[in-house]
Formats: sequence, C-alpha cells, structure tokens
Amino acid sequence: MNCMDKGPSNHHKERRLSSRSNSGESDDIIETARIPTSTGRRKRNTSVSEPISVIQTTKRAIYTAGRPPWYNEQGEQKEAFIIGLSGGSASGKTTVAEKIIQALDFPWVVLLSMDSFYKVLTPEQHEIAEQNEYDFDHIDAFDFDLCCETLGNLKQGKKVEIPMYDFTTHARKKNTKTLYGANVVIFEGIMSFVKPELREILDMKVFVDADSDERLARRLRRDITQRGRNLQGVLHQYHKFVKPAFEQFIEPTIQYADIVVPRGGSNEVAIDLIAQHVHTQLEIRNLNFRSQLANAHIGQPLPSTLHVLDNTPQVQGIHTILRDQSTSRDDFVFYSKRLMRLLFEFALSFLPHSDHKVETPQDKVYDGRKFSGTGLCGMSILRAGETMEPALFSVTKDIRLGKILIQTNLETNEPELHYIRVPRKIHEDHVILMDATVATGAAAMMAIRVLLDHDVKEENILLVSLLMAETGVHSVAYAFPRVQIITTAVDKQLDSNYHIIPGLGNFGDRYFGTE
Ligand SMILES: Nc1ncnc2c1ncn2[C@@H]1O[C@H](COP(=O)(O)OP(=O)(O)O)[C@@H](O)[C@H]1O
Ligand SMILES: Nc1ccn([C@@H]2O[C@H](COP(=O)(O)O)[C@@H](O)[C@H]2O)c(=O)n1
Repeated sequence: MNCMDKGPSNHHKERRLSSRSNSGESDDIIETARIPTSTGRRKRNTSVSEPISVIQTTKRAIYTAGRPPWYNEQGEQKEAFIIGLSGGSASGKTTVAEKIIQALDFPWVVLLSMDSFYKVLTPEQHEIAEQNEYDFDHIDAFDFDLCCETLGNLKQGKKVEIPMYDFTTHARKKNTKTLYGANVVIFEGIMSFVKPELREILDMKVFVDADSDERLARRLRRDITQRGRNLQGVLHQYHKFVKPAFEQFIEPTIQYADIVVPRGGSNEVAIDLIAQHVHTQLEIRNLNFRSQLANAHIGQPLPSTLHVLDNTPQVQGIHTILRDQSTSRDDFVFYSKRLMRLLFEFALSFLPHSDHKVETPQDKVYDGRKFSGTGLCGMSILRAGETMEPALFSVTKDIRLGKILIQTNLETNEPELHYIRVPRKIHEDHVILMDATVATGAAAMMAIRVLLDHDVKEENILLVSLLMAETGVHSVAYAFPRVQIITTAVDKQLDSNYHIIPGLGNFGDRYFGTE
C-alpha cells in the first residue's frame, strides 16, 4: 500500500485476498493514497488531482479503503455531497479545494476539475490554440452536457469515467480515469456556476476571490512552468480572452455563491467553516447498518424471488456432513463442492432462455432451449465466495469473473468495501453473485449496490449462496426486489453475533482450515 494509506484497520476480520484473476484481463493494479496530510502542494497538470482519494484508478481494480454503506436499508443511495468552487483563473480554486480536503481529513473525497470537460478541438482549432488565439474562456469551449451527466452520476454514486486533460497539448489524454464511490466531490472550474443545470447539482457553492493582479502574476508563473507557455503568449491570451471572460461570465456568478472566500488558500477560517459544514452533512447521513438489518423484517413471509434447491435426501445428506462440527476439512471441501455444483445447475435455470430448435443425428427436429442473455459474469464476494468459483467454472463455459472484498468492521459491525475488480462491460450481462453464506445480508447488499453502481440491471442479478438466514433473504429482497435469490437452505435465526443458527460455522475458516 502507498505510504499515505493507513490501510485496513486491525479491527477487521482477516480475510485472504487472492491475486488470481480469472477475468482474462491483466491483474496489474494501482493503489491510490488517502488524503495527503502534508501541507506541501502538489503540482497539478491533469484534470483529476492524484492521488487524493482511494477511489480513483486508471486500471480495472479499484481500492476503496473500507468504505461503509453509502445507501440505506432500502438499498437507496445516499447522494454524494458536491461542493462547487468557482472563481477566476489562478484565483486559487485548486489550492482551496486541496485545503478543504486536508481539513476534512476524511476518505472518499475526490477533486474533479472542469478542465476535464474542455471540448475536443478540431485540427484547425488546435492550430489556432497553438498560437494562443483560441478562446478557452468562452462557455462554448466546454462540454456542459458531459460535465452535468458525469457530475450527476457521481452524485448518484455511479462509477464514472473522467477524461484527463493536458494543457500542454490542449487535448484529452488517451486514458480516462475511473472514479467510484465518492462521499464528497469537490468540483472546481471557472464556469462552475454559469449554467443553472450545473448549479443544481452543487450542494454548496464557494466562490474563490483574488485580486486580479495577483491572479495574473500566478497565472504567468504557472502557465510558463507547468503548462508549457511563454510570457508573451500568456499575456496575449490573458488580455484577449481571460480578463474579458472573467468580467462577462465568471464574476457575475458570485451572486450564486453560498460562501465567498477572499484570499483563497490563505483563508484558514473559511476553509475550516466549509469543512465543518461538510462534516455535519455527512454525520446526518450516517447509518448503523448491520444491526438495523438484523431486526428489520422479523415475521415477514419469504419473498417470491427466493428459490431454494429441493431438499432431496442427497442434498440433506450433504448438509448433514457440512453442518457436523466433527467433519474433517477434506470432507468439508469435498461435500461443499458437490453442493455448489448442484446449486449452480439449479441457479442457471433462472437465467433467460428462449426456444431453440436443433436437428438430431437422426435428422429429426428437437425443440430445445437456449440461454438468451447477452453474456454471463460471475462476481465472488471475498473470501468465502471465491470458494465457489471452481464449481461455477465446471458448469459454465466462457464465464468472466470479478471480485469484491467486503470486510466486517468489528467495532461498528458494519460491512466495509475494500476492493472491486469488475469484468469489462458487466452492465450488459447477467451476473451470478456468489457468497458461501448470507447472514444479515449486509455484505450481499453492498455487493449488489456495487453492481448497480456499475449499471448492471437489478433483474439481471442472481445472488447465489449455499446457506442463508431468513434475515439476509429479507434484507436483500426488501432492498432489491428484482434480484433472484438462490440457495440450498434457509435457516431461521441469527445469534447476537449475527451468526446463522443452526448454521455450519464460519464457512471460510472451515474451507481454508484457518479456524
Ligand atoms: N494563496 C496563495 N499564495 C501563493 N500562491 C498561490 C496561492 N494560491 C494559489 N497559488 C498559486 O497560484 C497558482 C494557481 O493556483 P490554483 O489553486 O491552481 O488556481 P486555480 O485552480 O483557481 O486556477 C498555483 O501555481 C498556486 O500554487
Ligand atoms: N488548452 C487550454 C485550456 C484552458 N486554458 C486556460 O485555463 C484556464 C482555466 O483553468 P484554471 O486552472 O486557471 O482555472 C482558462 O482561463 C483558460 O484560459 C488554456 O490556457 N489552455
């Protein structure tokens, strides 16, 4: 882990994180750091500051540093809190944003710059830009539609792809940056308050004010040292475009600000006030999730989306072995694998199928059925869900796999999201979500919420588990009524530690021999 990252606390149940990837994609990952705590300022030359939070990456693996639930027991998102920062060029917007992040001292905060949404230039426009004759300070220079859509999705907790802007080439970089899981987004840009549809997304609007001479002096220094410009070019661009645009578009938007911050990043009092307000907003949204779930649905009938494998003598026999505390680890692994294969064969029947005729070797027509979905993915909830992957492979061909690491914080009893690796284009597919056991349903709900945030359709999710508690079934079905829940048995109770009763013990410990 990066040295800035405090890493998961030792209050967590330890779980093994496998480096094996079945997705067929490269397993290289970026670990990004938490909020920087030093006062030293980093140079910014891209449109998403990095590394600010643990929720941004350019690769397929996303580390989220133990994010607690960001949704309520109905599975609904708690919206991210969006702070908009406006002000003239080089007024100190980025500096203020970074100071707010330091003052917040809170993870899952991301800084997003409006530079990301500069329109892509035509070759002719690019040539003009090279001569400092392109007007980057006009509202038409920005793609407001993409900006609103992206910021709106981020507010809704969705995963988004952010274009990366390079001031030295006046162009977007080839790679985008993935952002997922922000609780607070700081959005800064000269035109942040210009459009009403953008203002509407902002929960708090801050205008950073600085003397115009100071702005020019800072811009000269910055553009020459960081943006590949020369003195003459910067002065020309400033007088022709930047100064008039400030007067025409930016300065008038001060009227929309909730707070005006004179002296920018030097204004510690204003920064502390902003941080305090955000803290209050986040506290209002906090939940003690797992204990709420455990008591939420006592006595309710089981939902129609629950499908339990027939309790044949064969299934009951396997359960008897698995639940027996004296069963050896070898037998536990062997019989759980048998049960998993039966479970997956059963689960596959809940995927969409359509009529499909084939000709038999006798030249006769057979009226058959065929999987009619676009594709199939498996997602395992680490670590116990990972034990189910070989059984899934044994009954499905060409399935792509992803993983989610969720741990229980033993102090708060809340599930916390640490790691996600999602197969490409998962939103088009049916997804088999695997966990060996489901007790309160808190981890399963978090995993489902992650899938929804990646645009998987709720009705395309199958939660497949060897053993569930009634509470877990109810929690999942109440929050996500279109998810199919498929298991081999449902036990009635949870004990005070949220363990399934009678249950089969800690599945992962028994399977991996880590008791
Ligand atoms: N209070 C300040 N004192 C001195 N330099 C500053 C101050 N605030 C910002 N700067 C410098 O001015 C330049 C522009 O600041 P920045 O925060 O990037 O402005 P903006 O995001 O509004 O363009 C940067 O090089 C930054 O280091
Ligand atoms: N290719 C570009 C794009 C934008 N600019 C200037 O950037 C300013 C906005 O960024 P701040 O960090 O200063 O807020 C804006 O005034 C544009 O003139 C540019 O020079 N080249």
